[in-house]
Amino acid sequence: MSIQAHGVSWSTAGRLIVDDVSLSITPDDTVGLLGPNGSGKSSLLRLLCGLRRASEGRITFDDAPIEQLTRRDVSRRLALVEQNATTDADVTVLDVVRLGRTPWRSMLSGWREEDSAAVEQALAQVGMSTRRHQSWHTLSGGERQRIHIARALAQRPQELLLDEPTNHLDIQHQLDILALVQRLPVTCVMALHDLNLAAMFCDQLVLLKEGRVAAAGTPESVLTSERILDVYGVQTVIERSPHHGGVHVHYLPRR
Ligand SMILES: Nc1ncnc2c1ncn2[C@@H]1O[C@H](COP(=O)(O)OP(=O)(O)OP(=O)(O)O)[C@@H](O)[C@H]1O
Repeated sequence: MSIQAHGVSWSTAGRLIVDDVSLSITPDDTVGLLGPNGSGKSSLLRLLCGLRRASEGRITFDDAPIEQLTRRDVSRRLALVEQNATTDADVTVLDVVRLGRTPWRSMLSGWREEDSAAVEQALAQVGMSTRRHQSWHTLSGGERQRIHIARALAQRPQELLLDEPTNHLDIQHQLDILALVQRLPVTCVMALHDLNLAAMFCDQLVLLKEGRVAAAGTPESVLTSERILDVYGVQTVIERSPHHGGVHVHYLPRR
């Protein structure tokens, strides 16, 4: 297994936010983390990458406890794209994407050919090669999101954690980014709100409710009408799409 959480809980300010979560992420799988606002998706992502320490339970990478890995080990294998990450510095697109190479550089090594190749490939993967010299502050919200993803891809991680990567993106770019993530030979865990996009692009889903895992498994097994009613309080009809063959959720208006 790539990343595993074993009975992980996290509390803050006297509140239990992540409650006894166990997960096993298979290498190269694309895993969607679903759940209502405040259900603990971002908190769990931060626990999985070691930015937060679990109050109980443990996180392992290839069976090694995360505490046994150095910060550099973790940053070489894992990239995180958080929601609304921003910077006040006066930087260009290229400066931001080049930051993705930081874990691979040392005090002694200069900028290498392979660093440039990784940056160029990442810019091309998100369709932003022509914007390399644009100032970060002048980018739109969706363009910033794509550059953050490029920064993570330039890192060439084994594991990619994305917190709502389709936020701010128009539908074409949502589809492009999710298709890219699905194609990449990396393990990906991403928090998503759109159940239909999650079903289309994820191998596995983990549905959180109040910090606990309400269901985990294939999109077909997780996305049932009963469960969506229980977790989101929304009436739905679930069908297999005649167009892409995956699960499709129809939302019914409240009566
Ligand atoms: N540092 C903190 N201090 C206090 N409360 C926190 C802290 N971090 C998270 N929380 C609370 O924990 C709960 C879960 O937050 P989290 O951001 O993990 O949810 P989420 O599922 O990612 O939500 P959303 O879909 O709205 O992004 C929320 O009620 C939030 O207010």
